[in-house]
Amino acid sequence: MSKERVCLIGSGNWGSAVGKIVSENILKHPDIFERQVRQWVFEEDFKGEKLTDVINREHENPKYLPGIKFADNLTAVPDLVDACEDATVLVFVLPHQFVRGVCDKLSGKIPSNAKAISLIKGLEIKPEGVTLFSEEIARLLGINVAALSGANIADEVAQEKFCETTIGCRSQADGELFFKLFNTDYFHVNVIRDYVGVELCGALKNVVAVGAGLSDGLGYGSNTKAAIIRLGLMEMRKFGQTFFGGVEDTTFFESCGVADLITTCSGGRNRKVAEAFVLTGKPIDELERELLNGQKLQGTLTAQEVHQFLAPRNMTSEFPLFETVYRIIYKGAPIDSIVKDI
Ligand SMILES: NC(=O)c1ccc[n+]([C@@H]2O[C@H](COP(=O)([O-])OP(=O)(O)OC[C@H]3O[C@@H](n4cnc5c(N)ncnc54)[C@H](O)[C@@H]3O)[C@@H](O)[C@H]2O)c1
Ligand SMILES: O=P(O)(O)OC[C@H](O)CO
Repeated sequence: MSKERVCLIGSGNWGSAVGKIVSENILKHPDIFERQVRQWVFEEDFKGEKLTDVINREHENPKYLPGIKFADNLTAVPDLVDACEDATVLVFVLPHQFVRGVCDKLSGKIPSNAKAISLIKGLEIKPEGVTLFSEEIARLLGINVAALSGANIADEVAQEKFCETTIGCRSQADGELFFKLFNTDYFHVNVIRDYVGVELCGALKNVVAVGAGLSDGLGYGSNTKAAIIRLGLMEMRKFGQTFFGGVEDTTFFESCGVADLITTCSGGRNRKVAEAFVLTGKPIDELERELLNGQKLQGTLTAQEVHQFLAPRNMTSEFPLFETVYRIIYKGAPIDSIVKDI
């Protein structure tokens, strides 16, 4: 049987933490995986050198995950098509605003026997409809795509602090393969069939995290944040039930559900930047540049996309937390509407 060739598409904060897990796990399964794993890196300058050169010399991504080593079987590749050549397993782990451009470049270049998994936390929302990235990638590339999402702040995972994650996958064989690729003794994978629920949770929790950060900026305490988490969970469930039949309630009890809400509303980037938005009055994109060193926010953009999807359907009032986050960030609504209007 031929071995699986893995390519990681993305090399940010989570992409790098996943690079460590995957490069190490591949060495544990030489019967299943080709030793070498490629990682597509969006090339940039790092202290006068190409970031890919630094990664390949140091076995570390000092821009997005400093201080954490990959196994030496990971190779950073600046050209997307070269990175994916002959790959049979594609791991999509990049900010959701860049996925379409990547898929356009890969269209027609991926063999139909390849399989993919999306670690992206975001939705492809257009006025005419909402699509999961797993389904969008599957449609554009003609391959099966699973989803992975969980309570997984990248820095903590990379430091091997115990956590769980959820893989949603319809194929049992692919689920078993992805389990071997990702599971470790500090990163516990649970595979379920409800990939829709897994992905929806990962995307929508980012909007709730922005709400939690606004509350923190106002100086409200744990009770308020717990209320925002509870209301957010209800809206996530309602969004799934309304627009995607078949999302299972049990999925919200997985790591991708309530656990991710708790961690993202406590220690995530969306929370942090939203808090700074209240405390400084600076625009979100300026704070993103100042506070995140090239990392990308997902929650504010998703709040806007959710609004653009709900508004033409006259349904914004049915999702008051999502809508309030949108109005505060994009429409100058009073910050305290995060408690008054939800
Ligand atoms: N960081 C986390 O803790 C974490 C944990 C779980 C899931 N996620 C999710 O994983 C996904 C990827 O997040 P991340 O933390 O790896 O990324 P990140 O936020 O660190 O984003 C930076 C990455 O985007 C790349 N980039 C910048 N401009 C680009 C362009 N024009 N085209 C393509 N790439 C470009 C950068 O090179 C860099 O690799 C997101 O959906 C995120 O929500 C993140
Ligand atoms: O830092 P955030 O807010 O993008 O959240 C990171 C992860 O998604 C938490 O699981």
